[in-house]
Order: sequence, then C-alpha cells, then structure tokens
Amino acid sequence: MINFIDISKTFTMKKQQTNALDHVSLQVRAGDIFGVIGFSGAGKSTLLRMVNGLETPTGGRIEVDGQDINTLSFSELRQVRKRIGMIFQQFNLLNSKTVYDNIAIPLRLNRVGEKEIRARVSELLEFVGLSDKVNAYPNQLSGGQKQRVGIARALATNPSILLCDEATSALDPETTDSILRLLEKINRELKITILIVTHEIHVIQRICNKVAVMEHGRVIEWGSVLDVFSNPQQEITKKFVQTVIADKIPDSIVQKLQGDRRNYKILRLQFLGENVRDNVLYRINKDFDVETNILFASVNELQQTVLGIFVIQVIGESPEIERVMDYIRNQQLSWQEVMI
Ligand SMILES: Nc1ncnc2c1ncn2[C@@H]1O[C@H](COP(=O)(O)OP(=O)(O)OP(=O)(O)O)[C@@H](O)[C@H]1O
Repeated sequence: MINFIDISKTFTMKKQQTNALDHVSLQVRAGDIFGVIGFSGAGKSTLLRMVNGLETPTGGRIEVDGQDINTLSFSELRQVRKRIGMIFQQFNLLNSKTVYDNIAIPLRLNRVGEKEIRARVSELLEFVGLSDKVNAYPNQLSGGQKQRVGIARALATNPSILLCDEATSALDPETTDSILRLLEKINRELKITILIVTHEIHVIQRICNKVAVMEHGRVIEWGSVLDVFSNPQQEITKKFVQTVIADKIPDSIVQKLQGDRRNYKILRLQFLGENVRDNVLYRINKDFDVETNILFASVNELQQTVLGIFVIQVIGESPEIERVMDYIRNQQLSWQEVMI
C-alpha cells in the first residue's frame, strides 16, 4: 500500500547539509497499524511527510497504491491527498473557527455542498464522540478533545490512509489511551491503514502490528511487533523494548547472588504464546536433581499473544545443570544463560 524504496533526503541550510533520511526502504501493507519509532531527529517526521508529498525525496521513490507520488501532476496529487488524512502533535486546528468549521475545511476545499457537509460533520463528530461540541472553539476544548477534532477533520474525505505525527505526545497517559483506542477503532471499523511516528514505545506496544526503528536517518530494524519485541537485535531497540518489557534482574538480587557460594547457573527463559506445551519449570524441578529459584518474572501481552520472561537460578552439580540445559534446548522456547 505504501512502499518506501531506497528513500534519501538531504536538507541544505546555510551551506550546511543534514542527511535526514539515508536509504530507507519499508513496506506498509493495507490494514497495518505501522509504527515508526526513534529519538528526536531520527528522521521520522520527514519520512511520514513523504507519503502525502509534503516532503520530496532527494533519492529513491515512494509509491502509494502503486502510484509514484513524486511524478504526479498537481491535480493528481490532490486526488491522492484526499485518500490520505493526517493528524499532528499540536492538533493544527484553526482557533478562530468552530469545531464544525474546522472539520468542514477539507470538504469545502473539495467543493462538497453545504447540506452534505452538515451530514458528514455530524456523522464524524458522533464517531469521535464529540457531538455536543459542534459549536465550540478549539480553546474551549481539552487536548484530547482537540485531537478528536483533528481526527474527525482527517477522516472527512474518507481516506484509506491516516498519518499520525506524534499524535499523542502532548497528551496525558489516560487521554493518550483513549486516543489510541479511537485509532484502533478507525483501523478496525473503517479499514483505514495507519502509519504512526512516535518516540513513545508504549504507543507501539499498545496498538501497532508492525514497527520500524529509526536512528540517524536509517531504519535499523523492522518487522512485526511480536518478533521485534520478543527478540530485539539492535542496542537502541533493546533499550526501547526494555522500558515496557522489563527483563533485568533487580540490583538487590544481583548483590545477593554475588555472595551465593553454591554451584549454579542463571537462565533466562522466554515463552511466547502457546508454543511451549511442556510445563517447563515444573519438569525441571520434578525430573532433575536441582533446586530452582525464580529471580525475576514478567508477563506481557503483545498482539493478543502472551510473552512470558522468567529468569531462574538453577542450583546443583554441574553435570545435572548441563542435563537441565539439554532439556531446555529441546523445548520450543528461546533461552540464554545470564552472566552477572
Ligand atoms: N525543513 C528542514 N530544513 C532543514 N533541516 C530539517 C528540516 N526538517 C528536518 N530537518 C532535519 O532533519 C533531521 C530529521 O528531522 P525529523 O523532524 O524528520 O526527525 P524526527 O525523528 O521526526 O524528530 P522529532 O521527533 O524531533 O520531530 C533533523 O536533524 C532535522 O533538524
């Protein structure tokens, strides 16, 4: 649906060049809620703005539904933009216009008749849960309500793609959650593909099915949220993921272990969904002559799949611990020995 093919973008300001994007290739499929995460300056907004032609690449090309965005005439680009809505961190509403007029803007630009506009605005306000605010002005609304107006305006022309540029970064956690639920509803009920850029990993964890991690203008890792979160490869991805999926042994326990003179190994076991049929921890205790001690455990839900992480201390004679490790190797789970 959206195909970024080897995209580069260099900005030149006062003879100084910034490589905002460096050979980025990504595919967003119809139905995805695709999240792009990275620190400030990674190039996320520049990438997003390529989709509706607000930025043009200095190298590579971008296709939306098979059409190369940068070869379109002005009127063709206008047609494509009708199919792409966009929402922003600072909402970008016109403060001198009412909620009704803000939502009507794209419809008026497309010369829709006033009667049809009235029906469409009322339908959109009902969808975003703001029917009672039709005559309010933006400065009479909370941040979450302003973003709902921004969303209604973005949906006015019945787009098939919604671009979200840090859409929840200015909101408190509870309001963020309600906006994320609304975005999920938009994806599910209106079948709209969503591309989100954010620096907040919980936004990705909460609603995305795909994720790309950006650093210094490059995509350093991308794939399904389940794959990337359960097995992050790059250091920066690990850092992001660790903030929502804790897997570190607490310091106080590490200190205690350092004083433990018994023979032991520490193993990190990761269970994903229904993959593991054996009750592994039970079997280790029952079938082997070792003692186990759970040092740390966390259970997280990702994409309706459960990801469980257990860090265990296995205490016993070395050959018996080796037998435990052989047993674990034969299970469908990812594991590793942890050194402290
Ligand atoms: N119009 C512009 N002119 C010059 N440099 C720009 C322009 N837009 C972006 N940049 C530079 O390109 C780089 C990437 O910026 P971009 O806004 O895409 O990053 P980002 O990951 O979205 O960060 P943030 O979350 O802070 O917006 C930055 O170094 C930025 O200063």
